[in-house]
Amino acid sequence: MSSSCLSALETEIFHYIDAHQSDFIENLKEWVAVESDSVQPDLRKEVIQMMSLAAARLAALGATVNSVSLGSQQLLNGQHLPLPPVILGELGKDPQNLTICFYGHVDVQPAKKEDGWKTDPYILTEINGNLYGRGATDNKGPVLAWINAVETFRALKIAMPVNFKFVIEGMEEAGSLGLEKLLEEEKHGFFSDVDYVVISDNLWLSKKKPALIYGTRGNACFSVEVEGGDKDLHSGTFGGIIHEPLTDLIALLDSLVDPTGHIQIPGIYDAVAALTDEEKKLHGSIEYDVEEHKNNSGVKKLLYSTKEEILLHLWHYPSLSIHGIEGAFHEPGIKTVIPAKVIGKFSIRQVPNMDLSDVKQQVVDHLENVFAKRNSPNKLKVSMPLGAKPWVADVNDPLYKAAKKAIRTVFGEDPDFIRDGSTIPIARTFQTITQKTVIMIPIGAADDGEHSQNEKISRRNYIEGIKVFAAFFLEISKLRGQLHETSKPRTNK
Ligand SMILES: NCCCC(=O)N[C@@H](Cc1c[nH]cn1)C(=O)O
Ligand SMILES: [Zn+2]
Ligand SMILES: [Zn+2]
Repeated sequence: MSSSCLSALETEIFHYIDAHQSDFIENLKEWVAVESDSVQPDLRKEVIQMMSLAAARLAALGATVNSVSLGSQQLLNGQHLPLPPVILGELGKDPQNLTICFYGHVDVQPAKKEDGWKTDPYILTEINGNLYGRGATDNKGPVLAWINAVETFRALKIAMPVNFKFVIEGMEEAGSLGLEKLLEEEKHGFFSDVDYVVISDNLWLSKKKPALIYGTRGNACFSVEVEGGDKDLHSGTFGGIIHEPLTDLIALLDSLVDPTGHIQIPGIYDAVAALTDEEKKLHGSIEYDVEEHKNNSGVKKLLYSTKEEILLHLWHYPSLSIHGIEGAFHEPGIKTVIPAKVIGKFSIRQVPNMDLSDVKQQVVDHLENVFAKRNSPNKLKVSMPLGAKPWVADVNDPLYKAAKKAIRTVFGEDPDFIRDGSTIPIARTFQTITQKTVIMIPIGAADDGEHSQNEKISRRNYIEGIKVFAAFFLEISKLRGQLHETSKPRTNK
């Protein structure tokens, strides 16, 4: 954006951010250096250390920091492992200001150099304008970008335009254990005066065009267990004379989805919300390169070829994916065994207005019907160990207008309004608990490679992301007065 379109305040703030790029990158380097992998139990100490670093950073801003202990988790082997605390931070309590709550996580997915990284995943390394390192985009970079934006106001001695609350966790990559319960307990405490919730834990849909996210799909994860006798059997001695559990399971899994991706479970599409005219309009203007997305996937052909079909199937229709089979022989070589018990894992990404308990019932009824037709004496058990609901916000809420304006101020163009086909289960929880609008403001680009080898955030996205957040605070401060009639979340079913 040309500097003549900026206010004097924005100019001063952006100048400070540009001048302190090296400090901001150094902050990220320190955070990336901590192997805060929440998935591997033997790295739990590092996650806890990372939580202390984040707490110290917020305290240095002048925030009140409460590191809430969540006790411990019990692993499958019976071992108890301490859970990292959740940070509830607060900065500013001016009754004239609106209060924005920022959620982020500082744990990361596992990463090892030998997985195929070009650089050490825990040494932030800049190559051609990209900052490579585990957590650079998911989610240490965006969390620090938000903190650095707040820090800029403090350093320049500019009055804080909003009150801040922070929820920072260290178990997101391992299912956010204990977080939902804590949020519920704090409904009338910490969250009682929150006006808006901001999450920055996703990516743009393109490499260059900024985006705002107003919806995510939910996810219903299923286990389907088929059990025969009490031990594995020799296929020479028993093959041909018994009903094999794995054969039953494969038939069950095969009945779920057809080769066109259509889910075969009766009734599953009944409640799917029709696409609105507003959503059709939003899709039309989105910058999305089908070829690039296909290339990113590494497959030769997608199920759909147009942008419109792909966006519908990623955001507005449910999808069913089969993830694996526990108990099946999967190593290289030959093993002529008939496994006694196998457990299939699949999940259904649901969309508004699908009801989780209806989905569960439809899945159970369908699998029991298919199984009954096989006349198998084996035992069938279906369960849904995880059910996260979809989340959708109202793009006409002033919060979205404020974020759009901030993006235009920094990037000189309007963002695309997009959804995310994956799930951030806690977004829906924040919306339900606060009864306020939630927004996702991603700062990373489509090719950042979250969860993958060579994860990165570009220097540009990181630094301009700090500016977007700073500009957003100023826009939010302009909403004072008009908020209380308007901040109502869209009703999610
Ligand atoms: N772009 C943000 C993605 C965050 C993410 O990967 N979320 C997981 C959460 C989940 C859902 N079901 C089980 N875990 C996801 O798979 O969508
Ligand atoms: Zn994340
Ligand atoms: Zn992640």
